[in-house]
Amino acid sequence: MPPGANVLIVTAVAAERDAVLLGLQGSRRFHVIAAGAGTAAAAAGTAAALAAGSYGCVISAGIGGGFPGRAPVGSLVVASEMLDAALGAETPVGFRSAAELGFGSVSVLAPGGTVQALAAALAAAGLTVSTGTVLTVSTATGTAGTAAELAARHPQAAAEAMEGHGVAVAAQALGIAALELRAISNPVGPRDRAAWKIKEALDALTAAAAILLEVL
Ligand SMILES: O=C(O)c1cccc(C(=O)CC[C@H]2O[C@@H](n3cnc4c(=O)[nH]cnc43)[C@H](O)[C@@H]2O)c1
Repeated sequence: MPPGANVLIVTAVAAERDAVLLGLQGSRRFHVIAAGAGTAAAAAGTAAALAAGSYGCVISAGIGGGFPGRAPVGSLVVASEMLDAALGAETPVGFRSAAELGFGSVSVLAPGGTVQALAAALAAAGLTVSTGTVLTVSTATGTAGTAAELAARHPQAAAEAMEGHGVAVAAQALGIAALELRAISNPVGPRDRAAWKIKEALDALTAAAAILLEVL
């Protein structure tokens, strides 16, 4: 990313946007939008914002589910890859991705150097952070069976959310680097919405946004 370039941050909901803005402390180089939940809203919102401004980097940011043993609740995940885990087809031998079936790409890689630099800076600030694939799903995982299936299909997966791949595809279309940053509010597994630690995750997102100012 060119030094001093503007950065677009795309969240799903207003609470995530406000948590990020709090950490950015009024920096004018970072623009934050809440584009809505899901890949379609994320991609459309990102494309519209990119068409209206000049940016060196786009970040999909928000809360997310963490795979047990990879990303605990309250920790942060910096995506090495934004992967649409839902795009494909059921076949007699199980799910096959659009890439495996030859009708599309399901993955966008994040720039490795920036991923490592951001993860190192977050860790240096005392935050718990991991890197790995962040899956983009259309249906939040709600059973142990689906969690196990996803983990087996994507051994590098650290987290899941609903927007990253859409944001990344919109950025990629314009040749702009994309990142995804998730603060973990819940484990990927049996649904227990009442147990989601949303405040802890939003606080972690605010702390991480302050570090973005140093790294990007
Ligand atoms: O209710 C609230 O106060 C509140 C505050 C901030 C965010 C929310 C959301 O519900 C955000 C929805 C957003 O979260 C992502 N997400 C979080 N956990 C998961 C998950 O386990 N699987 C998939 N997605 C998850 C997702 O990106 C949603 O768009 C509520």
